[in-house]
Amino acid sequence: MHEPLTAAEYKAIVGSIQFPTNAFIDGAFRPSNSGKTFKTTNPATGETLAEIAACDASDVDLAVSKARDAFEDGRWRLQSPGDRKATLIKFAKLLEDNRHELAVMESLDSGKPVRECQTVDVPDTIHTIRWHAELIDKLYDNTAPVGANALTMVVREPIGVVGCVLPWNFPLLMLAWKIGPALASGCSVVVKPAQETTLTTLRVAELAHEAGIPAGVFNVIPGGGKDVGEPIGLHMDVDMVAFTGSTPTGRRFLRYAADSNLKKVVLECGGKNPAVVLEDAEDLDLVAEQVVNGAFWNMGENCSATSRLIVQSSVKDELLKRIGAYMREWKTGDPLDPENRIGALVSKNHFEKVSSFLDDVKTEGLSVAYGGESRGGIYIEPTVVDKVTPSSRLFQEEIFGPILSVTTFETLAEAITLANDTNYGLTASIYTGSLKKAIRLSREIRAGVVTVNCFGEGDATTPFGGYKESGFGGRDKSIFAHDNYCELKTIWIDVSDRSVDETIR
Ligand SMILES: NC(=O)C1=CN([C@@H]2O[C@H](COP(=O)(O)OP(=O)(O)OC[C@H]3O[C@@H](n4cnc5c(N)ncnc54)[C@H](O)[C@@H]3O)[C@@H](O)[C@H]2O)C=CC1
Ligand code: BAL
Repeated sequence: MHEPLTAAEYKAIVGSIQFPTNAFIDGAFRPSNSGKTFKTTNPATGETLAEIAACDASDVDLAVSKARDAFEDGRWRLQSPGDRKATLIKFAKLLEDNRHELAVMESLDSGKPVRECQTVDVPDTIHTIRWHAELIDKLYDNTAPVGANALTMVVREPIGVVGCVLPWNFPLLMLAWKIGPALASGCSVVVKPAQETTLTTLRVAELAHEAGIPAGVFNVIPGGGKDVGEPIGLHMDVDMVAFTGSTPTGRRFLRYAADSNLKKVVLECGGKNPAVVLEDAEDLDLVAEQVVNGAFWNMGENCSATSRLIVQSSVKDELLKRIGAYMREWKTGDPLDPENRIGALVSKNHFEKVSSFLDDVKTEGLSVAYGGESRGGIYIEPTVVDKVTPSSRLFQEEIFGPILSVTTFETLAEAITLANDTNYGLTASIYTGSLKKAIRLSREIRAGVVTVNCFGEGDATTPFGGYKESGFGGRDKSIFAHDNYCELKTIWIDVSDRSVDETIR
C-alpha cells in the first residue's frame, strides 16, 4: 500500500494539491488576527508554494482559550477511551486515504525525497496515531497497597491544554509522536509547526476534524518562534509543552515555564550520535550499509543521525572502502524523483550552516574520504571526513546534514570515552560479534536508544529520547509517552469504621 509511485505520477499529484494557508482554530480555518502572512517555499526550486497566516500572541490566546473550553466541557476528555479510540482510528484511515497527497506535500515543503515521505514518514505517522488509539482502552488505573481501612486509587487524568512545538525535519511524524498520545489521553492541543514546514500539519488538522475530533481539541497556529512559540511557552493557561528541536530552543522552554506557570516541559533535542565499530564485527558489509543509512537518511537532518563513526583502527580502511561502495546507491537530486535518496536541504539558512562544516574540513586540513561538495545552494553531497579529533567542531556540534566524521580507537575503554565525549546522549549504535562487548558498551554509553548491529530509532512500542542535553522530562513513543500527557491523581477513600481524624495522614 505504501509503495512509491513513479516520478510522473508524483508530478501529476502536485497539480491537484490545494495548499492550506490559514490557522486552524476551533474546528475552522481562519486568517491571522493581524492579517499578516509569510511565504512557504519549495527548497528544491525556490518556488513559493503558499502564503500562510503569520500568527502572533493574540492568535495563540484565541487557540488556547478554545482548547481550554473544549477541555473543560469534556467534549473529548470525557468520552470513553473506546469512543476516542474509534474516532482516532477513523482519523488514521483518513490519513491513509490521503497518503499520496500528504507525501507529496511533505516533500514539496521540506525538500525530503518523496520516496522516503511515502514509504517512511506517512506510514509511520499513520501507525503512530493508530498505535496510541489502540492502546488507550487497554490502560488500567491502579490501586495502592494501603491496607484494609482505605481504598486508594491512583488514576491518570489528561494534563489539559498541551502546546506542541515542532521541528521541520519530520513534520508529519513529529506531529504524530506528540498528538498521538496527547489526543488519545484526552488532552486538547495547540500545535505550532516549524515555519519552514507548515502545510501538512494544517492538512492533518483538517482531516482530524473530518474524522470527528471535536472543534477546539486540535488547533494549529502557524508562525515564527518568537511570535508563536514564545507565547505558547509563556502562556499561563497552557499546562504542558511538548517540544522537538534544537537544544538552545529547548532551554528557552524551560525558562518560559519558570517565568510563567511552571507548566510541564518535555524536550526532545539534538544528538551527536556515534556508531562504534569493533574489529570483531561479523559482517562489514552490513555495518557499512547501516552506517550509510544512519548517516545520510533524511540528508542527515535527523536528531538520531549517525554523525560520528568511531571505529577500531584495524578495520577502518576496509570499512571505509565498503561505505564508499554503499554510498554510490545514494543518488542526490530532485526530491520528487523516487530514484533519489538525497533531496534538498530544508532552507538556504540551513544549507549555509551545513556548508560551514565543509569549510571547516578545508581550514582544519581534514581528509575527505568521500563527497565534500555542495551543489547549487540546495544540495550537499553525502560526505565522509576521516581523522577527526574530539576537539573538532565536526566531532562536537550537531551538523544536521549529510556529513559523517571518522575517528579511530584501539581499546574498548577508549571507544567508550570517545562515544561519551559530547554534551549529547540521544542514540548510539554498536557493531560487534561479541555479546559481552555489546552489552558492556550498551550499558556504558550514555544515550536514550542504543542499537546493536543495526541503526534505528526503535518502533512505536519503544521509548525515544535522550540523556544529557538531548532531552528532558519524558520520552516520545511507547506506553511511556502517555505518562507525559497525564497527571497522576491519588483518590483515598476511607472505608474504616474509625473517625476521619485517625485516618487522614
Ligand atoms: N532535534 C531535532 O530533531 C531538531 C534539531 N534541530 C537543530 O536545530 C538547528 C536549528 O534549527 P531550527 O529550525 O532553528 O530549530 P529550533 O529548535 O529553533 O526550532 C524548533 C521549533 O522551535 C520554534 N522556535 C524557534 N525559536 C523559538 C523561540 N525563541 N521560542 C519558542 N519557539 C521557538 C521553531 O519555530 C520551531 O517550531 C538545526 O540546524 C539542527 O541542528 C532542528 C530541528 C529538529
Ligand atoms: N528522528 C526523529 C526525531 C527527530 O529527528 O527529531
